[in-house]
Amino acid sequence: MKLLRCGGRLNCSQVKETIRKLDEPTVHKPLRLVVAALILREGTDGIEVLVCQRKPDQPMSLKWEFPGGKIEPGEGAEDALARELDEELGISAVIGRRVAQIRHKYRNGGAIDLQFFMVREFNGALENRIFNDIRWASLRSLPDYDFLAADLGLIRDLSEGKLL
Ligand SMILES: Nc1nc2c([nH]c(=O)n2[C@H]2C[C@H](O)[C@@H](COP(=O)(O)OP(=O)(O)OP(=O)(O)O)O2)c(=O)[nH]1
Repeated sequence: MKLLRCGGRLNCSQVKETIRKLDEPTVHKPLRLVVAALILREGTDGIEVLVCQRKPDQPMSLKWEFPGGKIEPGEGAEDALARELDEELGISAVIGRRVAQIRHKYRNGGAIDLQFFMVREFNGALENRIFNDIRWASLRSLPDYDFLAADLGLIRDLSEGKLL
């Protein structure tokens, strides 16, 4: 172990403080890998995207998000998203290109890595299986929805026509 001498750049109390901080247990929540879909269609007011509202009894209740969820161990991102879209909306989706990747730290200390993929084609009739509500929203109307914090940069870019 390297000895820290009080005559150097740190004084004795600073050294003690450093050691105390190193001794404190830090709680590390694992990074959650999440995938979500921008399901697009041509609407009367330009391109529309499917937005979904979380249930009242879920964490971050009634916030809006894009359909998707966590990648399971050993699963690829596209496969995970296809599985989630089948579970949540009953569709068999063709997963297109990845349009954004965002790292976000929520205030509870949990960090997520979010990847967004475009979906322009799917088979099956859309069915709301888990959400409070689902809606087709025009890109310019997206800022009117109360989205999860991690999504806000993407919402701004989409609504300003910067991404699609
Ligand atoms: N599906 C989706 N999740 C998002 C978005 N933005 C965002 O921060 N998330 C977060 C919310 C959740 O913490 C996590 C997705 O996890 P999940 O869908 O499997 O499960 P969950 O909401 O019940 O969340 P959790 O309590 O299990 O962490 O990613 C988004 O646009 N779509």
